[in-house]
Amino acid sequence: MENGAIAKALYDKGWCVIEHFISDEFRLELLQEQQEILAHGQFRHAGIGKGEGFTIRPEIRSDKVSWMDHRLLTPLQSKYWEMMEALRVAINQRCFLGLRSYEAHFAMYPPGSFYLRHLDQFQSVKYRVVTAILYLNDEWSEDDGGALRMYIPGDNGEETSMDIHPYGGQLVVFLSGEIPHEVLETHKERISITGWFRDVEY
Ligand SMILES: O=C(O)CCC(=O)C(=O)O
Ligand SMILES: [Fe+2]
Repeated sequence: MENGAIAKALYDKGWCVIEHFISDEFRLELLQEQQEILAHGQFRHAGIGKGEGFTIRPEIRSDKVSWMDHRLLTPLQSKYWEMMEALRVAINQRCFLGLRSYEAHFAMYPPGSFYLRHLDQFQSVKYRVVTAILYLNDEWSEDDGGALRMYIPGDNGEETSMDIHPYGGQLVVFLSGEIPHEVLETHKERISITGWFRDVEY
């Protein structure tokens, strides 16, 4: 799927799933790098909120994350960052969302972990406009749990839920302020890069 088609889907329905967004070779390289960072103890318990509102709440989310620093990217991270930059430009052309920057972290959900229903725009973080999640998992089956459950708002005020399994190489894009979602309990280590396009500069 081309970036233009992703932007169109986002404009038309607010979300989009893209299988094989990256090659399997690139996925494996990113996964390996993520596992090296993990082995060096550079993952932290993820929290919620921003600034003084930041708290670690394992009863709400129990993944671990490692933020990427846009000034200190590895060559592999730069390559992915550039893909996201191209997607950002395509989304702006179609959707006029005024996306100006991108932030991202590696995430690791150990077996038994989850992230309860939430919106990616919280009170103090209104600048996240579009969420883009890339899964890096080697093999995944529905029995492994860990689905991303999206709640799609309908015209009649009702919502329909949709489960996306975190297949390696797959990208999920959605409007951060409009699609509530959760990560169901995973039974296997679940690995991803979660990023947000923002309407503010770095
Ligand atoms: O990994 C996923 O599928 C979703 C993660 C998520 O919702 C988040 O980090 O805000
Ligand atoms: Fe989220």
